[in-house]
Parts: sequence; C-alpha cells; structure tokens
Amino acid sequence: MTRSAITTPPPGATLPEPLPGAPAPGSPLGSHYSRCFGCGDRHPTGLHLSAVTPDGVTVTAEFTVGEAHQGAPGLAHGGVLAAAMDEVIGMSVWLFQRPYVTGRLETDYLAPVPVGTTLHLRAWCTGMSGRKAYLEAEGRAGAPDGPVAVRAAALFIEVGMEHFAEHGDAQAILAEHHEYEVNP
Ligand SMILES: CCCCCCCCCCCCCCCC(=O)SCCNC(=O)CCNC(=O)[C@H](O)C(C)(C)COP(=O)(O)OP(=O)(O)OC[C@H]1O[C@@H](n2cnc3c(N)ncnc32)[C@H](O)[C@@H]1OP(=O)(O)O
Repeated sequence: MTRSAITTPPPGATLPEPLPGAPAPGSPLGSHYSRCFGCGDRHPTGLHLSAVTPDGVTVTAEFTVGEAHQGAPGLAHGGVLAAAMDEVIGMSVWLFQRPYVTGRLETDYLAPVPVGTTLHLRAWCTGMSGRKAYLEAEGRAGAPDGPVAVRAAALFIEVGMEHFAEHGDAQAILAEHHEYEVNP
C-alpha cells in the first residue's frame, strides 16, 4: 500500500486489543444503520456488507459487485469500491466501541473488478494515537486468498455521539440505537 504520512501511524501509536464484550469470533457484527449505503439491509442498491470478526480487532466481509455498482460497462465504479473500503474499515473501528468517522481515505486500484465478482474484504488497525485511528483494508477477487484488486489506508477520527445527532438525523439514531445517549 502506498499510504501517505497522514495515514501512517506516528511513533508511539498503540495497537488495539480485543475489548471485553467484543463479538465472538465468527459472529456477525450487524449493521450500524439499516439505511446505510454500505451495510444497511433497507438500502435498495447499497453494498449490503455483512461482516464478521475473527479475533475482535480485524473484520472480514464480502461484497458482490452488482449492476447498480458499475462505472465502465460491466466494471465496478472506483467510488463504489472506495465506499466498500470505507465501510469495512468503519466496521473494524466500530469494534473499539467508540464512534469514529473517516477523516482521510486513500485507495489503490490494482485490477478492474467485473460485475458479478465477489470481493473478499478485510480491514485491520495499524495504530491508535489519541483520537486518531490508523487503518488499512484490502479486497481480494473471488476468494479470501485471491488476487488483491483494491487496497486502502485511512485515518479515522473519534467523535462523540453528538456528532451524529448535531449533523445528522437524531431521531433515526434513537430509533435504532437505544444503547446510546445522543445528547449527553
Ligand atoms: C444510526 C447511526 C449511528 C452512528 C453510530 C456510529 C457510526 C459508526 C460508523 C460506521 C461506519 C460508517 C461508514 C464509514 C465511515 C464514514 O464514512 S464517516 C462519513 C465521512 N466522514 C465525515 O463525514 C467526517 C467529516 N469531518 C468531520 O466531521 C471533522 O472534520 C472531524 C473528522 C470530526 C474532525 O473535526 P474535529 O472533531 O473538530 O477535530 P480536529 O481538531 O479538526 O481534528 C482532530 C485531529 O485529526 C486531524 N484530522 C482531522 N481530519 C483530518 C484529515 N482529513 N486529514 C488529516 N488529519 C486530519 C486534525 O489535524 C487533528 O489532529 P491533531 O491536531 O490533534 O494532531
């Protein structure tokens, strides 16, 4: 991955450990919002990612490129692939049980991805420092050990739940996240 200095952990960054209450290995993580383009099951043309964690700190998911995801005829749109990277990284940082948002996302496209291809996605954290989490992801075509078609590196920034309440739809959060106090 040709990541920049911005997405490279600084000296002293720490690696996350599985938190108490982390999902059991192999259990589905679920969607954070039913209408999310990345993981929502109520999104008509979304990516419908369903993720699992093998170890409490990394995440794997599958995404099958559909008709709605084309850029060139028959090929996945690069922005859609970037969205898949963003989502799987977002799912992995969700394991830390604090809300984060994408600050920066860098993507390398290594091979075209035809419609009908299943991308096997994996995301992992390379370091944490204060409010910043440094993460990477890859998408392999056809199988978990298939050729890497897309790679990403990202900087995610921790925010409070009020971030979503102030800038987004607080009622929608309350409807799906009874565990959160959105206006603490
Ligand atoms: C029902 C719903 C429930 C919701 C439950 C939770 C949902 C869980 C999500 C799951 C997965 C979602 C899907 C994937 C995740 C998205 O796609 S999130 C959507 C896309 N991202 C956004 O909308 C973020 C927009 N940006 C912002 O809101 C603000 O810029 C930020 C990122 C919160 C930072 O603002 P801030 O809090 O005022 O902090 P600020 O002091 O500016 O920055 C903090 C530090 O980060 C650095 N930084 C910030 N941005 C950058 C950048 N772009 N480049 C480099 N450095 C940066 C700053 O330089 C600063 O560094 P230090 O000075 O501390 O060294």
